[in-house]
Amino acid sequence: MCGIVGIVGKRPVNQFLYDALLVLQHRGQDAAGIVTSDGEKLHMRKDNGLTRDVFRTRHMIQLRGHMGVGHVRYPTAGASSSAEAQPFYVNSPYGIVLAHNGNLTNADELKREVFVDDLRHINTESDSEILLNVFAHELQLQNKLRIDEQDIFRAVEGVHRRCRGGYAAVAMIPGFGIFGFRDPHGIRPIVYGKRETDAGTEYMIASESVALDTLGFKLIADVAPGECVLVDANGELHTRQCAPQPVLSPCIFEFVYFARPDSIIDNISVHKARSRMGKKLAAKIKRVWPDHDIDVVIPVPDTSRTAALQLANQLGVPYAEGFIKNRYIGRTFIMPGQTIRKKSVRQKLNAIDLEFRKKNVLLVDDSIVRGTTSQQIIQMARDAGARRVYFASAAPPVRYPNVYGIDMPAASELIAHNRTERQIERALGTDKLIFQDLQDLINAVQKKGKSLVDRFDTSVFDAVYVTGDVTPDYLSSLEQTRNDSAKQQRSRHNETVLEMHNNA
Ligand SMILES: O=P(O)(O)OC[C@H]1O[C@H](OP(=O)(O)OP(=O)(O)O)[C@H](O)[C@@H]1O
Ligand SMILES: NC(=O)CC[C@H](N)C(=O)O
Ligand SMILES: [Mg+2]
Repeated sequence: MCGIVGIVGKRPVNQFLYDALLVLQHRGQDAAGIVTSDGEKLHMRKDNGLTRDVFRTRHMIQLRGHMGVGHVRYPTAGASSSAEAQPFYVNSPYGIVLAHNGNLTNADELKREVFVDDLRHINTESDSEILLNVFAHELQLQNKLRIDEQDIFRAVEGVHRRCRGGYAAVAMIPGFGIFGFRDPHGIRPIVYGKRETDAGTEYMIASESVALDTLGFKLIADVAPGECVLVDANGELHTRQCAPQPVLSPCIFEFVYFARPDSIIDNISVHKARSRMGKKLAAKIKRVWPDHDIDVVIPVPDTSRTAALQLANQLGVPYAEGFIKNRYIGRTFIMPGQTIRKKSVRQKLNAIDLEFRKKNVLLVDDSIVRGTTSQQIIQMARDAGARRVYFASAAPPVRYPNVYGIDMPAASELIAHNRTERQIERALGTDKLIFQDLQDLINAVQKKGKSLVDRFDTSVFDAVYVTGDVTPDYLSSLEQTRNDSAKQQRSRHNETVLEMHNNA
């Protein structure tokens, strides 16, 4: 996952972009970048690292201008090299800067096309650079010296015709404006909002509404699937549907894990969705295990807290915070390799023994993916003196790769792949394991009767990929090129590639 943001302001936007990236940090911890436009020149700073480490005062003062775009990265293509940090830039036509969240499923084909037909060079392994060049080519086809919003909309139509997969993007053309667009399935989230100031209205486009809230912007709407939302340099807002048959089918894993609970995605409160997951899971426990002997419900911080609290309430069992999270360690699931992920769980979580001693504990997590967290946490609960250790997951078993922007490319790395629930239970070393049913998860997120969403992308649970183009061949080549050891090898050969001037 990645976090994206774009702002058109009435004053310098560098600090606002930085602040927005800070609240989107949970979507990507590998690299951060900002490009601003002062009407004449672009200014860029991007590098590997967290937002607070990438931008020093000397960079901030150079990020001049009243509009800009920012990105925090969690790679799903290419390598973790700083050359693949975003935003990306291409100088023709007009100069375009783009920040992308998602993953293109036809990136290889597009890369060939972009070279052979469009005569464009792609300098990295990132699919986002391809997306930018496809857009640039489609805009170039308009063949105009001065463009207007209709030209941008037509170019986005071209992107939708050519690109497959998940893409929410924010782009900027210096002196012209910023615009955000979302793939025709609306797989990745993207919202926009406005803020009134004495000097006039300012606009923000961002991955999650939490970025709007914390900067004092009011949510206007989600960018609809296929839609493009454009704010020109005068601060005028223009929107248009650019896809012939958009079908909203957002990624359900955003609600399970990725998004912040205080965000609202496609009109659904993530917090409420997670509470309902807890409720449904409690109902399942009552159904399949009416004579349970759970003494206490303990969440695995952070993300599972909301669901676990509700689950405990519904079961009528005490809730206790038995694991303390080190606030200086980030999210382990989105760390780049298994060694660091494993090590970080122990650095991140520590047990308070007295909450476990001689008790039958039910540990609750939002999901079990590679099993890195659950395996260690179950052992920690035993070491802390628990009599029995049960485990419940607010999501069903994750059995299939994600191809739309979550870095789960290899089925063989997923603990639930090719395993029954009982086999997973044994592999994790728990006394009992309970998973949410998929239909319950869907109902929990959908908020019956009121939702705009008829369908979610649930591919990691059922291998049904909403874009309909994901073949076994694609999945096996993805597994080969992006499994953990392939990624490690690639990062050892991390070459320096040509970049736009970086404010070092
Ligand atoms: O089975 P795994 O491969 O371990 O993945 C699942 C775990 O990873 C995530 O936690 P993470 O530490 O990333 O973030 P959090 O603090 O938001 O819970 C998620 O919440 C689960 O705890
Ligand atoms: N997680 C994402 O959204 C990744 C964006 C893009 N595919 C990259 O690898 O940089
Ligand atoms: Mg977690």
